[in-house]
Amino acid sequence: MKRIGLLGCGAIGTQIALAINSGQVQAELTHVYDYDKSKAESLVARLDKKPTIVENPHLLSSNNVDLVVEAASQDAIKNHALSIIQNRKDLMIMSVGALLDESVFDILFDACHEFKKRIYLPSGAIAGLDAIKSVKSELESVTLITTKNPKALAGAKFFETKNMDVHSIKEKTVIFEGAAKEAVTLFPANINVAALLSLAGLGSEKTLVKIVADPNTNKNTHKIEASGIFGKISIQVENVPDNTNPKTSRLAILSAIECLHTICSDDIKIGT
Ligand SMILES: NC(=O)C1=CN([C@@H]2O[C@H](COP(=O)(O)OP(=O)(O)OC[C@H]3O[C@@H](n4cnc5c(N)ncnc54)[C@H](O)[C@@H]3O)[C@@H](O)[C@H]2O)C=CC1
Ligand SMILES: O=C([O-])CC(=O)C(=O)O
Repeated sequence: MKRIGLLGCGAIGTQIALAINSGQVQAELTHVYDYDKSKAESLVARLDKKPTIVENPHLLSSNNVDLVVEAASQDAIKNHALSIIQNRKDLMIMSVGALLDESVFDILFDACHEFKKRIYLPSGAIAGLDAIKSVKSELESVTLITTKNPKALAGAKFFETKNMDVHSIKEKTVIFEGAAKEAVTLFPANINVAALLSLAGLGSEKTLVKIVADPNTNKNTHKIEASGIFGKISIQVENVPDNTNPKTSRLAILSAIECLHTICSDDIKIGT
C-alpha cells in the first residue's frame, strides 16, 4: 500500500485525507504538514488512523513516503516541489499555476527524469483535458471562460493591482481578459485550471482566459472553447463550490481523490 504525505490541510487536503481514512482510496496517510498547524491538528482529529504532523515541509519527503500530495498553494510548489522529487518521492500537484513559470516547470521536468519520479496533475475543476491533449497538434485556439461569485474571487492579487473592490461588483462583469500565464499570477487561488489547460494544449501565452464576476451565481462555471483542424470542442462545467472554501469547486476535490485512487490501485485505467 502506498504511503502518502499531505502538504496542505485545507478544503482539498481534508477531503483527500478523509477518502483515505474511509478506504475509498487504498493508501496510508502517514505524514501531514500545513504552515497553519491548527489546520493539520483539526484534520488529524477527524481521522481514525492518525498521521504524524511534521514540523516543516522537508520532513514530509525525507520520511518514508511514496507520494506527496500538494494541496496548499503555488508558493508551496515553488519552494518545496524540487526537494520532494530530489528525495525520490512522486508528487501530485493541485496548485498547477506554479508550473506556468518556465523555470519551475523545466527544473521539475528535468528532476523527474533524473530521479525517475512522476508528477501527477489531476484534471481538477474542469472536464475535457483528455480531448485537448489528444487534439494538441491540431489546435488553433483555446479560450477558458470562468465565472465565479465575487466572494469566491476576493483576496486575489488582481484587485490590489487594479485598486478595485470586489464587493462593489453588483452585476455580471468581465474583470479580466488575457493570457493564462498572467491569469494564474493575478488569481493564484482561482484559476489553476487555466494552467492545466495550457499544459495540455497551446501553452500559457496562447491559452486565453476570461474571468467573469457574477454576484447572482452560486456556481464556479468553467467553459472551454477550443477549435482547430480537428473541429471544435465546447465544454462547460457548473461546479458547486466547496462549503469551506468557495474558491474551490467540489469537482476539483473529487478529481484529486479519483487521481489518487488511480495512482494507488492496480486495476483497469479508464480514459487517456
Ligand atoms: N487544479 C485545480 O483544478 C484546482 C486547484 N486548486 C488549488 O489547490 C490548492 C489547495 O486548494 P484548497 O484546499 O481549496 O485551499 P485551502 O485554502 O482551503 O487550503 C490550503 C491549505 O494549505 C495551507 N498552505 C498554504 N500555503 C502553504 C505552504 N506554502 N506551506 C504549507 N501549507 C500551506 C493553508 O494554510 C491551508 O490550510 C490551492 O492552491 C488552490 O488554488 C483549487 C481548486 C482547483
Ligand atoms: O475550483 C475551481 O473552480 C477552480 C480553481 O479554484 C482553480 O483552478 O484554482
